[in-house]
Amino acid sequence: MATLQAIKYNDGHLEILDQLLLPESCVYIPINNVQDAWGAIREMKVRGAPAIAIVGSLSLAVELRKLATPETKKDLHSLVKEKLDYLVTSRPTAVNMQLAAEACIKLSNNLVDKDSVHAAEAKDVVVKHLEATLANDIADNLAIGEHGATDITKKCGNKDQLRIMTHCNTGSLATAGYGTALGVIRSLHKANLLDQVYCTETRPYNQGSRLTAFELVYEKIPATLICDNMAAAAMKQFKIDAVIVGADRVAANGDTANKIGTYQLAVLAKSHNILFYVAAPFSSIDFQIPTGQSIPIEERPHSEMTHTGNIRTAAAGIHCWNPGFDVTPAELITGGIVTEKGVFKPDQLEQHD
Ligand SMILES: CSC[C@H]1O[C@H](OP(=O)(O)O)[C@H](O)[C@@H]1O
Repeated sequence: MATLQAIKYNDGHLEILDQLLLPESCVYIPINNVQDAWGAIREMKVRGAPAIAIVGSLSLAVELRKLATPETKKDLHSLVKEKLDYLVTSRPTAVNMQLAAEACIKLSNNLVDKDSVHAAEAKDVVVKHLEATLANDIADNLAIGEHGATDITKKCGNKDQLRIMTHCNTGSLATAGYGTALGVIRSLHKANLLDQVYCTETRPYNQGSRLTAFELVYEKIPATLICDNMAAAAMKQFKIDAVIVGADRVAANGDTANKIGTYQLAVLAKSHNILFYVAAPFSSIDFQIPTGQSIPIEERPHSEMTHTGNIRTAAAGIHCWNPGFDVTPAELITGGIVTEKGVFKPDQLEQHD
């Protein structure tokens, strides 16, 4: 069965599913340039660490394909760097856009020094590199799904009806397709090893109730929606076997920044002796920072807390604190970090980079 597509890209034409309108309506909007992408990412019309990097990268490919070839490769490199540096400012916590930008800027710079490559050819090489992000992410997610399903099944004593809790949205609406943590859940379901998914609402943007529940219902994967404050009771009542979440930025030691509320799920999982997994491609791992202390945490508008749509639900004048993410220390990630290369203990990541 086809899964929902957050991103549609074909031959220089880019559209995204406006996730602010889900689940009520599915509306695709065009992304014609880097500026459009920056705005859509900032407003969270598209969100999810991998999806942010993919939409950003593809928006530059769209621009470059329409652009007359720059005079020199130095001109091309300056333009590529300027556009990618701008895209990185759209949201601070997820590292994927930063790493994608660094890789593309390095490629463009290397081409400047290659005398055998002229400006038009260099532009084509850069465009193909940017366009490859889509297929690369899907391949990563399929591998994450298989590695994660195998590891959870093994560590849960080869139980064949697993109960999994997940947080936020890490599926086809956060990636190029299939998903990371939700990709593992899809793989368990495909192997008939899944009894039930318990997905949290994930206030205040409600990625869980609006997006993850939408994906799971769409694919008829057995799931139960719970409020965030029900997590501890659900772990006890339903004897959850494992919790699996995504990541926006994993530090070199395995500390992981993810949607706000992840840290408390990890603490609760520990106290209920439940395995806690993070699922993330290496494109979400920042080896340039040693621990989670250095991860910038985005503060989102207070209106996301005080209003539902245009309807005020919190007292006017109340002060708010609305961090979009929190950091789960590596020692609480007891199941491991599920990547496209395998499942690793948090302190094993660097040796597999
Ligand atoms: C596939 S990882 C998605 C990751 O991104 C989400 O954050 P946001 O919806 O604010 O972009 C959340 O942290 C997910 O785990």
